[in-house]
Amino acid sequence: MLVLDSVSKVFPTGAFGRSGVTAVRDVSFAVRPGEVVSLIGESGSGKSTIGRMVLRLSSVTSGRITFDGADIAGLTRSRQLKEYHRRVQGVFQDPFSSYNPIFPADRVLDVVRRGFFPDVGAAAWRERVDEALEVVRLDPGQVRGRYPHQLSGGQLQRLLVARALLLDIRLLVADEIISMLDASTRIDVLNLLADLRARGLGVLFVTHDLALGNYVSDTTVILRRGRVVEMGATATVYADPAHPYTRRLLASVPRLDQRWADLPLDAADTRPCPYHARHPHGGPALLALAEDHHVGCFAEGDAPCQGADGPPA
Ligand SMILES: Nc1ncnc2c1ncn2[C@@H]1O[C@H](COP(=O)(O)OP(=O)(O)OP(=O)(O)O)[C@@H](O)[C@H]1O
Repeated sequence: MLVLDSVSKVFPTGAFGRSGVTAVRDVSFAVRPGEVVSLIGESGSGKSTIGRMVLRLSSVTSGRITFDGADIAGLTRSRQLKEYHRRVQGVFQDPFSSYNPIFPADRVLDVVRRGFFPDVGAAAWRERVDEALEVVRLDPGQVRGRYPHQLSGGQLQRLLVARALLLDIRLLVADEIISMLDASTRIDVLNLLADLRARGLGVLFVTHDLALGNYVSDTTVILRRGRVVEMGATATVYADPAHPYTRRLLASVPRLDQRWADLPLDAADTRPCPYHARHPHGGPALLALAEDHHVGCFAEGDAPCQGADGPPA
């Protein structure tokens, strides 16, 4: 369904855009129908930039993003883009910023009707809306005509997902969608994602939270400074992390049975890169450790690879 093939993004900076920030480097992965792929990395690792490129809110500098085989960079006419957004939608971190406080929150659903289904009659539309609200477990009576400040963050997020469902979407980009919610509403929204997956939707779940990624996703992509350092089946990556950065991230997740003073101060792994002879540093390809487990070079950023077994092949 969605395929990223060696995608990079450089933001021009400086006078006349002569220099640039490379936010995403040679990133390749896929999202299949009914699959939740989590994109995990620290702040600034390029997660949101990837989500924005998939949503066509930001252009790709090099590489290709295809949806059902078609390069989304080729969607230049507004009609083509509108069709794409019928299938691919995003929900973001701050639900309040998606609403205009002077209008009732369910106006976001009317906007879908006006923009995409002007020929659907009022009664039929109401039925569709009720169905979508039921899927996201919202009581129509509790949200109809209510203003954003009268609804909780979780209700507003679910309303945004209902809006996406009205469009018959096939891929949802969920960018930190629960990080502003309290613990009890978080689980509701997470369970909603599980429902969507069961309905065959693909989800690109952007998060910096490993525990969440483990909870919701089938596939995990670990990003560091714009580059994929490890990816694979979530169960494999979490049980048997191969890259020192992934291990460091996993070691830093707070655990209920540990207090902060018990945590190791430095979980850094300084082993030489065992893969570097097989994985030329800087190359876009990851090394396949197994069919569902890939790892990148241990070298950090643009530093030369400190391989144990001679220069890169
Ligand atoms: N419009 C822009 N112009 C210049 N640089 C940008 C722009 N947007 C993002 N960047 C840079 O690209 C890099 C990746 O940013 P991005 O927002 O994708 O990271 P992130 O992993 O989503 O971080 P966070 O979790 O903090 O949102 C950062 O170094 C950021 O400063």
